[in-house]
Amino acid sequence: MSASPILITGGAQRLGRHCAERLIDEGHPVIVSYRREREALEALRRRGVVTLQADFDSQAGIEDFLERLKAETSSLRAIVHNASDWAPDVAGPEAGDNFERLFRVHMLAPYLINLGARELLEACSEPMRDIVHMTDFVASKGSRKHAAYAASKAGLENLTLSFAAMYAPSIQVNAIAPAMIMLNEDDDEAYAEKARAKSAMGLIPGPGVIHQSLRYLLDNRYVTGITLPVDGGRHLR
Ligand SMILES: NC(=O)C1=CN([C@@H]2O[C@H](COP(=O)(O)OP(=O)(O)OC[C@H]3O[C@@H](n4cnc5c(N)ncnc54)[C@H](OP(=O)(O)O)[C@@H]3O)[C@@H](O)[C@H]2O)C=CC1
Ligand SMILES: Nc1nc2c(c(=O)[nH]1)N=C([C@H](O)[C@@H](O)CO)CN2
Repeated sequence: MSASPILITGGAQRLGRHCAERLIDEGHPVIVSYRREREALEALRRRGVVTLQADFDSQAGIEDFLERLKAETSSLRAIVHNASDWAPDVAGPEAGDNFERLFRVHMLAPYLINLGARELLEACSEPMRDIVHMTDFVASKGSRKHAAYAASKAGLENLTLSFAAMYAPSIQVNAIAPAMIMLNEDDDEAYAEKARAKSAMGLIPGPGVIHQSLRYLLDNRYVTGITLPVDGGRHLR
């Protein structure tokens, strides 16, 4: 019986892509969702990753993705809800649209996909099945400039508790709450210095620590309903 694939949403770049590549190295079949085509997807396809286009900005887009996912596979070993938009708050008439869009990508998409893909996880013949929500340290702290983003991640963190209770014991549901893991292209050294100083560990670790955390959750059959902080001790500063 061939292994069931692991779905990573937003897996075309950065943390999601890194985890997809590591999971392929570890022998898992992988499906990634992406919004925009790019060269990195060709590299993933050459390694056998199945790529499905998805735009979670609308409920219709989420439901369309779910239908194409069900047409692609009859089972799933795990779902990693990684797709995310780190959009800052906007002032004026766009504020509400921005909030609603972040609610859709960070809460509605995981909610509808968890409900709609439950049958795929239950069909997995392997001993363990997992859902992992990528949240954020700021879900527990708030953010002056990303209040809508932080609130939507807090909602995703709460969905972890509900789905863990609903889906036990056959499916484990957990979250990973990173702080600064990797810089963005336009971040300069001054920004990096400030970012490093925010955590007790004083470093920007790169995506390997997220793969390690995902590996821990995938391999542990006695952990569900938790949020695993991966933040270098941000809460200690
Ligand atoms: N990087 C970090 O330091 C931190 C990351 N995190 C969390 O970890 C996860 C991974 O972070 P990172 O790799 O930086 O994420 P990215 O910012 O690179 O986003 C990942 C992917 O999400 C996709 N995406 C964004 N909006 C939508 C949408 N509306 N519909 C479908 N796909 C969408 C993008 O697709 P496309 O590019 O094709 O448009 C993008 O490739 C995220 O959930 C993030 O919030 C939390 C704290 C720190
Ligand atoms: N979808 C994303 N979410 C977040 C990102 C990102 O690049 N994409 N980056 C961060 C920052 O690293 C932040 O943790 C710095 O304090 C947060 N979320």
